[in-house]
Amino acid sequence: NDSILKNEANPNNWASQLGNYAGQRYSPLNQITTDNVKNLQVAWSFSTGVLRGHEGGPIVVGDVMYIHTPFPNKVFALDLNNPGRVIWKYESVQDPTVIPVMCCDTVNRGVAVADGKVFLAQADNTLVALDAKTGKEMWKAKNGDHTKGETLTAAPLVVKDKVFVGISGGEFGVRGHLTAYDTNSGKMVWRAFSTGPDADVKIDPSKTMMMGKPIGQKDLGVSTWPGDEWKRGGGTTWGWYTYDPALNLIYYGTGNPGTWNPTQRAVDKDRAKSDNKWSMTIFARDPDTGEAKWVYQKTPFDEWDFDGVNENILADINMNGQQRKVLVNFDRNGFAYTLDRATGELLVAQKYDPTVNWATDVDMKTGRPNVVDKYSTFANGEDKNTSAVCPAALGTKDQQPASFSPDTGLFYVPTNHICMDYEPFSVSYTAGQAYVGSTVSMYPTPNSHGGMGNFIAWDAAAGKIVWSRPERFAVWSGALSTKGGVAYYGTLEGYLVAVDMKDGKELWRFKTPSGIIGNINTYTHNGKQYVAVLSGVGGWAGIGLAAGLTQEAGAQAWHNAVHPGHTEGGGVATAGLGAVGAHQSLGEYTQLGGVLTVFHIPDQK
Ligand SMILES: O=C(O)c1cc(C(=O)O)c2c(n1)C(=O)C(=O)c1cc(C(=O)O)[nH]c1-2
Repeated sequence: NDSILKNEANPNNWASQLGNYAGQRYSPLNQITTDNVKNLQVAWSFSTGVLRGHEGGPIVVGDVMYIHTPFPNKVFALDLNNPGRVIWKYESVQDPTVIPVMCCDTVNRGVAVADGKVFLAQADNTLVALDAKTGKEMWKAKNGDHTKGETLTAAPLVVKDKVFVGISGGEFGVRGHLTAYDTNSGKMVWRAFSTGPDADVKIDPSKTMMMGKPIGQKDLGVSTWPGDEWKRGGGTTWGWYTYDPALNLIYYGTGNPGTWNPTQRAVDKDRAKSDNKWSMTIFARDPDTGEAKWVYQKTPFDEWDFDGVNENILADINMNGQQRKVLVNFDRNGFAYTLDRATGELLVAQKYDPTVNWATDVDMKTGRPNVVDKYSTFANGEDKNTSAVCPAALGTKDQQPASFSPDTGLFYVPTNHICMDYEPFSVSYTAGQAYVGSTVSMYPTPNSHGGMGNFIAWDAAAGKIVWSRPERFAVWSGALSTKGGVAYYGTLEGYLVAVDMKDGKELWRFKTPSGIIGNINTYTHNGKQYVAVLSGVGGWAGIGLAAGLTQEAGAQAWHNAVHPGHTEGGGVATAGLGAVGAHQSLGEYTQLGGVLTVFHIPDQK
């Protein structure tokens, strides 16, 4: 889209949620440096008036900043010339019965701004285009039905004259898809499903590439499932989308296959026959037609809820003396993948947390993980209770987007160090009800370096951690790297932290009003650099506070609702699909509340 390309070429803006189409979350601004970042102070702040988890971040185009909130998905256009003055406010009316079918808090990962419009994907499946000047609705499209468990949390992506949205509901047996709408009219242009026949998935087995050659076999999106389980097959698309204008390809990943109980998704005792395609898959598609150019499935036959939706960062890096156009993905399953983004060829797959134990490695010929039987939750065709699987379902990294700096050639990655016990059980499908089929409890990784989170620098050519800093809780905020040599991330306690990109040394930290699960952004206004972040604890990691699940009674009620008819294993340890137990002490450090905080270095008097 020309307006996005123009906005992102000007470093004074923060043009899109991930900073640019490549998803790098890097800024060439360099007024704030490793030397002066210690002088950073609050310039202004703004309360959104909404509690619960604030993901995503502000967009800045020219003199206007756009921010959004979790349900009911308010949008504010704020005047940077009169900081915090509300130019317009959009507030939708949504059916609150959408809230109980949102798995992981009522989050929203932000708006897209293009062609004088602001695009918002509302929780209730409404995609709306607003006039960027006035906030008036221009058109609305309906992308799903929350009575079937479908919701929206992802930030839309605009490419040329199309806006792309995914779908959430992998915990409700939703069948995932990515859908393109016309930016001018809101009319659907194409929809590509994540499971089912090739025609629905927009795969041509004679052309779509997998591991360097055409897929060959037909309709794997059907034959790798028992019966018609693919219709409840998950593979939802609630993560981030990136785009390479030169290759004309969009990239995104699909989530967990249907129920978390693997046995119900098995066609055979042999797990290798039940890939549950195309869940857990990176897709490269032509944005004009939706056709899949290549695919790569990271976790065939998932047994742990390692959704494969994390951002695919596009970077040009040096590999063995050669510049290569790669795509780098830090998957929930604990492996970081480097692929050729034109062909989908797998170049590197290495653990980005050494405590990851469910697989020893990835076979570079087949692209498949070598699963360790002990940590499998499926044995001889049956459910198996398994303990001490690392990472937990929260993943080594979840939705919190990483950053790539072209200056250092390194990736800066917010991560989790949490393990789990996993007890699968049979569950029957009812539209609109949870289809989870597993009781999970999570806890800090044993023998870890200290905390449940880690902020790391990663070399994607070598597949190695360069440096690493522990944090008390999962690092659930998106990272930012800058030309000034400073990288930023937020913590669940609410600290905004600035570190030296060279060695990870802490240079500055500030306690914002609530836990940070938003993404740090930077921009220039009137020639001066600012750093901006949304606080507001929540998301899956903070679901205990966000949904009031930290007390025994609330936690038990949650268990009864999510696991109907399954009485075992309720209470705080397993509430919030296991996340509450791990983060039980979070309330000692922070409480709910959505606030934007903007920082600067005050002028010398
Ligand atoms: O399967 C799905 O459709 C789905 C949706 C979402 C979501 O939309 O937020 C999450 C997840 N799964 C999920 O597995 C997960 O770990 C998760 C974390 C978060 C968050 O915002 O903190 N959302 C989601």
